[in-house]
Amino acid sequence: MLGFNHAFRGLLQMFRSERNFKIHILIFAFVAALGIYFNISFSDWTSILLVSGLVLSLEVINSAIEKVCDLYSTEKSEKIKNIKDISAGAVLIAALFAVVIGMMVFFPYFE
Ligand SMILES: Nc1ncnc2c1ncn2[C@@H]1O[C@H](COP(=O)(O)OP(=O)(O)OP(=O)(O)O)[C@@H](O)[C@H]1O
Repeated sequence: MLGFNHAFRGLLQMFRSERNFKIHILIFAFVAALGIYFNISFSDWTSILLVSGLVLSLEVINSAIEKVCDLYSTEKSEKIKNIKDISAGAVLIAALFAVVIGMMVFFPYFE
């Protein structure tokens, strides 16, 4: 159970200090509220929860990579820029897929 404690502490730290993580949590809360409002199907919930979990966990990994970079050096560096940009790219890919899946799921409910 101690492992969970550390993990929850990490998430709390993410919530307190990472603006993007808070924004993604807010978007997830809004999408979940829409899902409840439209009473979306079980398979629609599966798609939404899977892609939301992917975006949120990649956001956490991205922040961890940024912190490792900053630990190594906070000086301006082309290599650190590349690492951070690539890591942010992973979040962007998941977020773009999340938008597409969100539209596919909710489009029929708006018709
Ligand atoms: N040491 C550095 N040298 C050069 N460029 C950097 C450096 N640190 C950050 N950057 C640039 O600034 C961007 C944002 O990095 P930062 O560590 O501030 O993350 P952030 O504010 O949490 O943003 P995000 O979560 O959107 O990546 C990086 O993607 C990179 O392009």
